[in-house]
Amino acid sequence: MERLSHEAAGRGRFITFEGIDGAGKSSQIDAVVSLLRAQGRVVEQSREPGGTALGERLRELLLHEAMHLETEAMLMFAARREHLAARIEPALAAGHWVVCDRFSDATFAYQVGGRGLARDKFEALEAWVHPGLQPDLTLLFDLPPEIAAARVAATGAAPDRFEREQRDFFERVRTAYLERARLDPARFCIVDATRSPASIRADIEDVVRDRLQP
Ligand SMILES: Nc1ncnc2c1ncn2[C@@H]1O[C@H](COP(=O)(O)OP(=O)(O)OP(=O)(O)O)[C@@H](O)[C@H]1O
Ligand SMILES: Cc1cn([C@H]2C[C@H](O)[C@@H](COP(=O)(O)O)O2)c(=O)[nH]c1=O
Repeated sequence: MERLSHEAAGRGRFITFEGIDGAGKSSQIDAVVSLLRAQGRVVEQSREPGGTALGERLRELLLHEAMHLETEAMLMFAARREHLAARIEPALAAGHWVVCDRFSDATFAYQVGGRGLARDKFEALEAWVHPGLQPDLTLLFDLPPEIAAARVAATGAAPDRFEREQRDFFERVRTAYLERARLDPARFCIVDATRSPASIRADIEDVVRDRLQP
């Protein structure tokens, strides 16, 4: 209870999970959320694109409809704007923690790195939609695209527009993620996602404890 009143007096923490499709993020997010809740935190769990009713409708379009690259980038940020206004900013202001599956690093990796969106256009959108706001901690699940692709194929689910991309696309996305992490080492933690789920879980619980506890 002492911890909750401390957070109610201040801003919450914002944790994001990133990585190429099939990296294993989603499998670990529930565990981190459960850990934080067990510690008495109030936690909002969400995802991008999505997280609001409108954002989920945009997600359907983004994952399944062919579109121009710049339309894709702007729709990612439109969904994000709604998500920030409706959920992320109010939660952080109330002292709650937000744990989100992807945020703007994904736009840098997929649209800039993967598809070739001009960096200045990405930077303009980022500065417009969330000036001065970045996650407190970003866990980047890093692994070779061929391992990730085998995991996605093994699920047997129909692949979406991004999951149907070829290996060279995911090589570029991975390289862009690693570049973004190099630019902000205080925020990023690179997780070796080739390891077993149990070993990854133990590591990320340590990182959350060490980097974000008051
Ligand atoms: N460490 C791991 N080792 C082996 N398989 C894993 C590991 N982590 C997750 N998987 C399996 O790989 C598949 C993809 O995992 P998951 O959905 O968590 O990835 P993701 O990063 O969230 O992918 P996406 O971004 O496409 O949703 C699942 O079938 C999951 O069970
Ligand atoms: C936020 C965001 C996402 N994407 C891509 C990355 C994934 O392929 C899908 C989201 O699905 P998942 O459940 O996380 O696998 O969207 C993107 O290209 N750009 C973005 O900004």
